[in-house]
Amino acid sequence: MEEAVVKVEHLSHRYSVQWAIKDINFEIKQKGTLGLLGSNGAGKSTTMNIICGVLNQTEGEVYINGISLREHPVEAKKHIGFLPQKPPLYPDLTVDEYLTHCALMRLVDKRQVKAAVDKAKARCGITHFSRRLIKNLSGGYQQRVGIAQAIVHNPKFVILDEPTNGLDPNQIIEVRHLIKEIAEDHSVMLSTHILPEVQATCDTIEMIEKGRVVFSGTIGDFNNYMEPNTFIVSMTTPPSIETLSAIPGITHVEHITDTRFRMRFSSGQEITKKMIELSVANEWHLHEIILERDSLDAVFAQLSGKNILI
Ligand SMILES: Nc1ncnc2c1ncn2[C@@H]1O[C@H](COP(=O)(O)OP(=O)(O)OP(=O)(O)O)[C@@H](O)[C@H]1O
Repeated sequence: MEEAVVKVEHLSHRYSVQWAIKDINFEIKQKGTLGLLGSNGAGKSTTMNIICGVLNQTEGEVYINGISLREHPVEAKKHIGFLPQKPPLYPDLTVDEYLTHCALMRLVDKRQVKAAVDKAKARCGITHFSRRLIKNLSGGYQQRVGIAQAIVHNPKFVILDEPTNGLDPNQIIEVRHLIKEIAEDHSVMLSTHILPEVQATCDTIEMIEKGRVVFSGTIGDFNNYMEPNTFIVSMTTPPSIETLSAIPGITHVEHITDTRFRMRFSSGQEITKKMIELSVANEWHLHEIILERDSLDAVFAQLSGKNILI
């Protein structure tokens, strides 16, 4: 079976008396991107800081490439690349000077440093800016340099904290594209509270709220988390809105046009079958019926609203 690059087991942390995270468990496989999703204060930074070895957990274990981060931090950290929310850039260094410094800090063999820097620059599309001072790069390119420092030592696992924060829409698209490319040969974890970010870049989601995992699964699972609870129906000769509202199981009906309605139902999808039968029996001439699913935002809001006491 494929060995997980990261294993998080029963991870809990309290800063003083209050638990910031409680019993977090997940694994990250060799390739692909896991999104750590949650609203502000959910516990994302605490989780990431522990996984990066910046913060010592109160309870639980983290294994990077099978190595316990608690027992062998230096060895485990060799496999981690980290882009914090504010990239640790030196604006007065050129891209080459900075990445060379990072490679040496990351214990890359001196003879391999140039090749490692060249590879990271090529991967992040910044080779043509090798001799440019970092302060003279745009925000998007500075972020690329930040990502390059996170992969310069070719770690198995790359952590990106809110990687598109503060970028303009074009830069966001470019950086998301870059993250997808990096995930082709590294396992990536990114933290965000932005749903489209997760949709655009991640394969799986761990959503935490008030320190606990409230959802764990693929993007598809997340999309399907909420059962549809409304449908849109079009009929050539519809009955009155009162007749539609009186159908058992229907809780609300609204007009979209004279012949098109949005109908909310309480439970079960048998209701669409019933609508079709009623239409045939009463000659409403139903010609379209579409189940509607709540948006991702609604799923997020529902999961965030989970009342978890710790
Ligand atoms: N150093 C600290 N001392 C005490 N409490 C803290 C500390 N850091 C975080 N917390 C608390 O722990 C909880 C989780 O915070 P954390 O920063 O991990 O959340 P987050 O999901 O990263 O939020 P954000 O997106 O706002 O950074 C919050 O209630 C926060 O107030």
